[in-house]
Amino acid sequence: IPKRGIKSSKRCAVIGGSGFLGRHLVERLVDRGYTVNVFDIRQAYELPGVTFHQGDLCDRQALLLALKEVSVVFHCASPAPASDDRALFQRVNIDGTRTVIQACHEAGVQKLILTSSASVVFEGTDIKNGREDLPYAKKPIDYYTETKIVQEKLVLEACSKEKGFLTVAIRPHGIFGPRDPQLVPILIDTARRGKMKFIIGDGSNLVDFTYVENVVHGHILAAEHLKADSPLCGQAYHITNDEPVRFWDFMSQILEGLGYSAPRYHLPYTLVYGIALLLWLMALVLRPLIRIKPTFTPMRVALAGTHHYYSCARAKKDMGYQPLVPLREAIVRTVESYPHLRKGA
Ligand SMILES: NC(=O)C1=CN([C@@H]2O[C@H](COP(=O)(O)OP(=O)(O)OC[C@H]3O[C@@H](n4cnc5c(N)ncnc54)[C@H](O)[C@@H]3O)[C@@H](O)[C@H]2O)C=CC1
Ligand SMILES: CC(C)=CCC[C@@H](C)[C@H]1CC[C@H]2C3=C(CC[C@]12C)[C@@]1(C)CCC(=O)C[C@@H]1CC3
Repeated sequence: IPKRGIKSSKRCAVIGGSGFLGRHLVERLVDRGYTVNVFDIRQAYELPGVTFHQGDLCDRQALLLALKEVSVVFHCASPAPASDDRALFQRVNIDGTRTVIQACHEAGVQKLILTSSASVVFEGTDIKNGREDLPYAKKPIDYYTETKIVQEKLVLEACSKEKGFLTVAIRPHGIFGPRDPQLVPILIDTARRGKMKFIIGDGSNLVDFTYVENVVHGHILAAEHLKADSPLCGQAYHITNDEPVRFWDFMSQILEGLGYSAPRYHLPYTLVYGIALLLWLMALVLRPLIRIKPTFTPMRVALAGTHHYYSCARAKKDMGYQPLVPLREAIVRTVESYPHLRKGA
């Protein structure tokens, strides 16, 4: 029988706690006096006050061990979007999330905070100051996003005040910061291969990039404000830096900060998108013979060439969210954290 109510509200589990966001979240939770169980397929570090449970979130029995005596669960595990593996996304993000919900019920967990994504409403066309009531994308930009949509619906629909199980989804966008394995490494790799010379479109498109510590702050606020009588129950919240920036200015600041030249020449958006689509189709046709991973996928071109920024008014109103680290400072801290990616290093 689940024992709700007698557990410490500061005992939590972070599923995906070895990852980029997960580890920053774990570190902050420990600073705030939480006792943390990390559940992940890999153990990436050790930290006093943190107990590691290595396992696959699709394995309910393994999860149950990590959720014992836990009252709050943060679920921020996912296969990397670049893995491009449909079966894996379905298994982990959809079937696995069902298993997480079931295990939470069995273990008597009171709150589940899901890391979703603002991209669940993005279809590759402009979004300006988008609010959470935008409809889910009918044509998501990739299979990863398609499974993030189903995952978010599953978690929000599981919210039940009657059962004493409360859920909320955090939708970050473009997370960056120290130890990020994606944004800065992909950017620098592209520059080192001499492919960062062109700006797609006129370069005026605004995008949200969110410093990892602000994303963590949003998760912890959500957990601490999630109560049966609060408006957070079963809701999604955008968490961004609340400072939309030109996509190409942001990329240029990171590039120049690490000693590389910023892109200067413009290419028409439709031309680049068309080429990316063609390359993607060729890769699909050739897949049985050879596996090609193009840098310029239609999804990446859409991310680089359209407006997509989101309002966090709901998070400000319902949980008092304000970004802790402004964008300028966040970029400085990020650049300083990658000395090994500096030009010539
Ligand atoms: N990085 C970004 O810009 C954004 C990320 N998100 C979401 O934030 C969350 C965290 O992302 P990141 O930290 O960037 O990713 P990450 O790849 O660094 O971390 C994900 C973690 O999940 C673990 N994991 C994967 N499959 C698992 C399984 N079957 N069982 C247990 N653990 C498993 C991995 O080992 C890894 O440690 C994800 O849900 C992602 O969809 C949302 C919006 C933007
Ligand atoms: C805003 C947002 C959702 C960012 C998520 C991270 C990645 C999707 C980006 C990180 C580096 C970006 C990048 C490109 C596309 C989007 C990223 C992969 C390009 C491939 C776009 C086309 C180019 O000219 C090169 C870019 C390199 C960096």
